[in-house]
Order: sequence, then C-alpha cells, then structure tokens
Amino acid sequence: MRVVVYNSASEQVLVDYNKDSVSINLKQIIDKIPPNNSKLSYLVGDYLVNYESIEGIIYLVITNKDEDRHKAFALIGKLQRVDDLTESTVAGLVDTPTHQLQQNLNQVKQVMIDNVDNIIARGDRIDNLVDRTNDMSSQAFAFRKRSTTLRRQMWYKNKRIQVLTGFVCVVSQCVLKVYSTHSYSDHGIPLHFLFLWLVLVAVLMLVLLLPLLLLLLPCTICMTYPLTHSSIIASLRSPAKALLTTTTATMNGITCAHTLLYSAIHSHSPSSVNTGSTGSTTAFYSTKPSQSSPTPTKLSPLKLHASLPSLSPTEQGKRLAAYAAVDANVSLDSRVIGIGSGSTVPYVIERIVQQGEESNVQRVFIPTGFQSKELIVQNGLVLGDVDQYPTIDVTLDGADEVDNNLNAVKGGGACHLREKVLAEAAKIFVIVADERKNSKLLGTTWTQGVPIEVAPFAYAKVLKNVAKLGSTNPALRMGIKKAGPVVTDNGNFVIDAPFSESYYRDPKELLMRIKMLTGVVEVGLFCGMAKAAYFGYSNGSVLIRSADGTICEQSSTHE
Ligand SMILES: O=C(CO)[C@H](O)[C@H](O)COP(=O)(O)O
Repeated sequence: MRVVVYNSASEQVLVDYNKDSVSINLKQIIDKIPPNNSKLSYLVGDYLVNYESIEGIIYLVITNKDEDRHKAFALIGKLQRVDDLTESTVAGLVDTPTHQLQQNLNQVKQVMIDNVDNIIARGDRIDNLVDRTNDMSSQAFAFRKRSTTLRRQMWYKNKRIQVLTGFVCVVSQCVLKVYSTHSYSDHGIPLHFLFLWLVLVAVLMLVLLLPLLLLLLPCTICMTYPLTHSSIIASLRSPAKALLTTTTATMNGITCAHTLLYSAIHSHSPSSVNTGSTGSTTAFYSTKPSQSSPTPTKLSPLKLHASLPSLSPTEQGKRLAAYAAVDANVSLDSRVIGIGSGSTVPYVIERIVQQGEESNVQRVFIPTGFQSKELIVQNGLVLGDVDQYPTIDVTLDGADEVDNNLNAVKGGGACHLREKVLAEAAKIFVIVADERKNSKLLGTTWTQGVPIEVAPFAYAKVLKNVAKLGSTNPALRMGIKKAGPVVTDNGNFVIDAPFSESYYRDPKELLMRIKMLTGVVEVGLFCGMAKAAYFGYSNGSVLIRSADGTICEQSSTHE
C-alpha cells in the first residue's frame, strides 16, 4: 500500500509513504484529478487508486486491485484528522496493531483454507484407494470361490473314477477267484453270469478309457504329419496323467493297460523331419519328453576336410556345430542368409565359403553387427541389409545358453537387437554353439544375466525397474579397454540382469515383462524362435535339438 498526500496549490508531495511498494506514474494520476473537491477509486493496471481531494490537498491510497476500497477511504479519513502529517505518522496509522492483527489473521485464514483443501484432496485419493482395494478384495474372493468349486469338482470326479475302478477290480478279482478255485458245479453259478460280468467290466473300462483313446488320435496324425512332438505331449500329458494316477491304484491288469497307453502316447512314433533346405529328409524318431533321458537318432557322419587345422576342444565343438548346421540348412536355394555374431559364427562363414564360389555368387549375406559385416566383406561375400531383404532364407547365429525347449539367452556380444530382427525375419533360424551352451534351464551356465539393450538416457530407470521385477544385482555392462559403458552397434547401453531359477522356468513371461519396461530396446531372450540348435562336442560329435522335440546325433569323419 502506498500513501501519498499532495498539495496541489504548491504542487508539492507532502508525504509519500511506502513509495517502493507500488510502482506507478504518480504525476499522471495527480494530473488527472480535477481541481474541485472529489472522491473516487479507479483501476490503474494491477492497482486500485483511491483518492479524495479536499481544498487543494489530495489524499491518495494506492493498493492492490483486490484490496477493499472502504479500508482505503477509512485510512484517508484518518489522514485528514492528523495535523502534522509525516511518513512516520502515516506509518503509525497504516501499521496499527489492529491492522497487523488483521493481516496476521488473514494469513492464518489462508493457511487454514489451503490445509482444508489439501485434506479434501487427500481424502479423495484415500477414497479412490479404498474403492480399488474393495474391488480387488471382491475379485480375489470371487476367484477363491471359483477355484474352490473347481477343486471340489475335480476331486469328486477323481474319486468317482477311483471308486468305480476299485469296485470293478475287487468284484472282478472275487469272481475270478471263485471260478479259478472252485468248479462251476460246486457253486452252481451259471457260466453266462461270468460272461455278463466280464462284458460289464469291458464296458466300464471303455467308458473310463474313452477319453484316453480319443487323445490317442493326435498321435496317429503325428505319424502321418510331422506335427511338433512337444505340443502333442503338452496337450496329452495332463489328462492322460490324471487318468493314469487314478487307475494305477487299482489292479495290475488295468495298470498294465494304462502303461501301454501311456507309452503309446510318448513312444517313438516315426515321423519325417526335413533337416534343412537341402531338401534331404532324414527319418527321425520322436524321442521322449526332455525329463527322461532321450536316445538321439544317429545321422550320417559329418565330413570334414583332412587338411583342416586342429583346434582346442571348445573351438572344435564350435566348428562342428557350425559345419553341421550349414550342411543341413544352407542349400543352393538359400539366397539371402543372415549371419549372427560371436566366436562360433566365423566357422559358419568358413563352411559356407567351402560350398564354393558358384553357390555364393548368387547369395546376399545380412550381418547382425560390425563383426559379422567384417566377416562377410573379408570373405568376399555380397553384403546386404535387412531393410533391403526383410525376408531371409536362413539365419545362423550363436547363443550364450540354450534350454531344452530351444529358448536361448543371447547378447553376450551386445548384438541381440539386430540378431533378433534377423532371427525373426528368417524362414529358418538355427543356433550354433559348443557343448557348454546346452542347458536344461536358462541361467544355469550363463549366470551374468539377461542382456537388455536400453536407451542410454533411460538406463538408471531401467536398472531400478528390473530390480523391482526381481533381478538380483542388475548392472550396466562396462567396456573392457574402454572407460565407461559398452555401447552397442545401435548406440545404446546394455544392462545384464540376473534372475533366480524360478524366473527362467517361463522365459517367455520374463521376456514380456522386461520388454514392457519403458526405455528397454530389446531383450536377449529368444523364445520359440529357433528351428534347431546344433551343439558341437569335443568328442567330435554334434547334438541336434529340434523345435519339434527330436534329438539327433551326428559324428564326424575326416575325408
Ligand atoms: O548373442 C551373441 C552376441 O550378441 C552371441 O551369439 C553369443 O554371445 C554367443 O557367442 P559365442 O559364439 O562367442 O559363444
């Protein structure tokens, strides 16, 4: 608030209190005030100018535009009653204890209003939370109820089958015992009663086993068409197992029948699998599911040039895997070939080059990074890129670890973004690796974690979020012989996120959860992508695990 007292006769400012608080052109205001007695309030910008002109003396009280004008005129009234007007007397009038008290009260009032607003807003949020919690708890309750009902139904179903089967067994055994230990005439039980009973048993068994028999149908189809073994097993396992569990507790004969059926489901049904685009079709036998020890089918030996330099056992394994994979999957028809990254891939190129210039002159090779690009160029092969060739005939790549279901961890060389693009673009994607990479479960031998390519500015956030997902000690991958982090061929950073065993039991779920994190560019989990994985062993053999569940073994000979 600025207070001015002006003598228009002598054109003198008598008092200008609190001058700096209001910046306004005083002269312009005074010039506009008429010479006669007057009283008015008007707005000048953000200020409210209140004045009263009495007998040539002008009293001006300039306040913020929101201030009450009555207060200003009350002050002007007080000013008129003071004989000796100076800045200090004006100050005394303006800052009276009541005035200060009023100001303090206004402040307290404002703080209280703000607090009440905050409490109301917080109350809203708490209400929302309470609503959401209520929703969740009612959903959980409904879910629990549904699962209890389902469990009960399953239990009754199982019990019914068990009781029925048990009853049939007991009566059958009694009947058989009676007929085997006593002669027909002793008991006088007519023979057709035994016959009727046996028919009844047969019907009951048929009813019990019908679902199982129906499930056998896909197996028959499997013998005609090369369906994936694992998918059939998956569809059969649970119902077959349920029926088996209930009936095993009964009599030997029935158990035997079930065992026969069980082995029929899982048994070696001959199927035909194309081992590569060479067109050569090898007769395979589907092996049992991975938990039982499979007996691999033997393939004809891999032929190596006698002049090849001898290598360390691991390098020998890499070479064998690469050679076997190329022989089976890279044919004359393979015109666009994806080349992966890592230390196994040079052997892939080596074998491709051995196929001869006539074959390679017609081909284009797509690299997954700097290393593979160099390899392609150095070997005089034609270089292409995936944007020119979005469909690739076959991509061959290494891996850091591969599980029984051909899920792989990749990205040890930080190339997994391009590697995944090329794997996905390929009609056939095969993995080549030495024996160390062959694992039952991911995370067993490759313990440094899932490689995650991230946008550099988001790395700290992703680190926090993968830890929240359950990763133990995720870390930014640092360069060796370079200060700072590893930078990928795409200009990104890499995080290595280790997870405990349970996460690797469902790598696809893990992949999806990591991929959903903002800032993640690509995840080094390749799930359900490979058609086959070739593992080279130091003993000179190659183990070939195919996506359809077949396992083959190939030895090697030097020509
Ligand atoms: O994923 C990779 C690079 O990102 C490699 O294929 C993987 O690291 C395997 O390398 P190597 O053949 O040297 O064991």
